[in-house]
Amino acid sequence: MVKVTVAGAAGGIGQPLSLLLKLNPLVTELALYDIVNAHGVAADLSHINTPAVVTGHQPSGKEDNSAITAALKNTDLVVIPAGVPRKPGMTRADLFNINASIVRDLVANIARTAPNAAILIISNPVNSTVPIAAEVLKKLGVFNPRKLFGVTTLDVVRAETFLGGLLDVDPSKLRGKISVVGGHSGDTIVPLINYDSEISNKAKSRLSTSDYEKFVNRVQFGGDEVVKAKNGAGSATLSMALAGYRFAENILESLNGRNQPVLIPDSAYIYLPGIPYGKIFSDKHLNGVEFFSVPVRLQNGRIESFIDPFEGLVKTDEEQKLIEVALKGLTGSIKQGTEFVKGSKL
Ligand SMILES: NC(=O)C1=CN([C@@H]2O[C@H](COP(=O)(O)OP(=O)(O)OC[C@H]3O[C@@H](n4cnc5c(N)ncnc54)[C@H](O)[C@@H]3O)[C@@H](O)[C@H]2O)C=CC1
Ligand SMILES: O=C([O-])CC(=O)C(=O)O
Repeated sequence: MVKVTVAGAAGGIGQPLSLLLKLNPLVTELALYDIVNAHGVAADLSHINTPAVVTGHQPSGKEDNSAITAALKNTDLVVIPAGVPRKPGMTRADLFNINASIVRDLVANIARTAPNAAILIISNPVNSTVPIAAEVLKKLGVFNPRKLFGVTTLDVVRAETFLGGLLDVDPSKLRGKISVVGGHSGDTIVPLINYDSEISNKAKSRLSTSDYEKFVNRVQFGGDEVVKAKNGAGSATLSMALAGYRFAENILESLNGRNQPVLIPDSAYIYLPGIPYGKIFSDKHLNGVEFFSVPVRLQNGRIESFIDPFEGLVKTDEEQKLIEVALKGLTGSIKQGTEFVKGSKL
């Protein structure tokens, strides 16, 4: 029996993500929560002939907590794509003012109703919303760092797609053979493409320095590409639904006792001090940064361990420099999230 809750289920990401979750036979209950149209989306998906029972939950007003409580009760996994997306000219950080309190309040409800659930945060700015979630869980005394994940899988999906195009290989075959670490915005996003010798040699023979730099830049600013193309109608939704589902599926498979199918698993933005980790990364590089996206090995819906990027994934000086830039960029965003909760009443 696995219950999954989607908070923000009626949105651009929430709807296709909920569809994909409904198709997964491991899900027995799918609870859809949103402040609008939750019942409509639930009724629609409930007609699909798969085992998951779909329920819709929408509050009747600001003070009504019964809908979120019912959506979260006995849930194993909560996926959060609730919040506003970017418009052209905005950075992800510009979303902080609205999304910070949405994530804070949703996570406070999770802490009270489903403290053992795994939590996947999609809402931007991920670099700050995950520290917000961690701080809320800490304040309410139920923080389990092994169960809190910032969803950065879209960066991995983009890296696979863009590199596949450049190297003329099927991008789906790159899964596990390249990775993305760091954060989820601009130069905090760091693709690592040199640990698999076959891919690395191919990239070295096919890509000029400028091709490589353009590839890195496209992965780092892939989100802007979509925001620009949608021209005011939001940001990535369909590719994000796929990416969010891919990570949720990793969790579901691990709950079912199955291992991830690749040697280097997908990354997620996590609270590093909560999990025993590689000495090289901690001693030489982190410099006080506590949240970073790294490949995570999952077991029973939680992080069993993570892969220290400096133990075999980072292979070139360029990649090492990109990580240093990412670490600098993350410090302020993490602090902003943490401070926000310190000043909040829960
Ligand atoms: N982590 C990542 O890689 C990515 C993150 N995103 C982020 O995901 C978020 C959602 O994006 P879209 O689905 O395109 O936006 P959207 O506006 O289409 O959908 C958001 C949904 O959240 C709901 N919502 C708002 N406040 C809520 C609350 N308090 N409780 C429950 N639901 C609430 C809205 O009613 C709406 O249905 C944005 O913050 C966006 O920046 C988008 C793409 C990639
Ligand atoms: O760019 C945005 O605002 C949405 C996002 O996080 C992405 O597409 O990577």
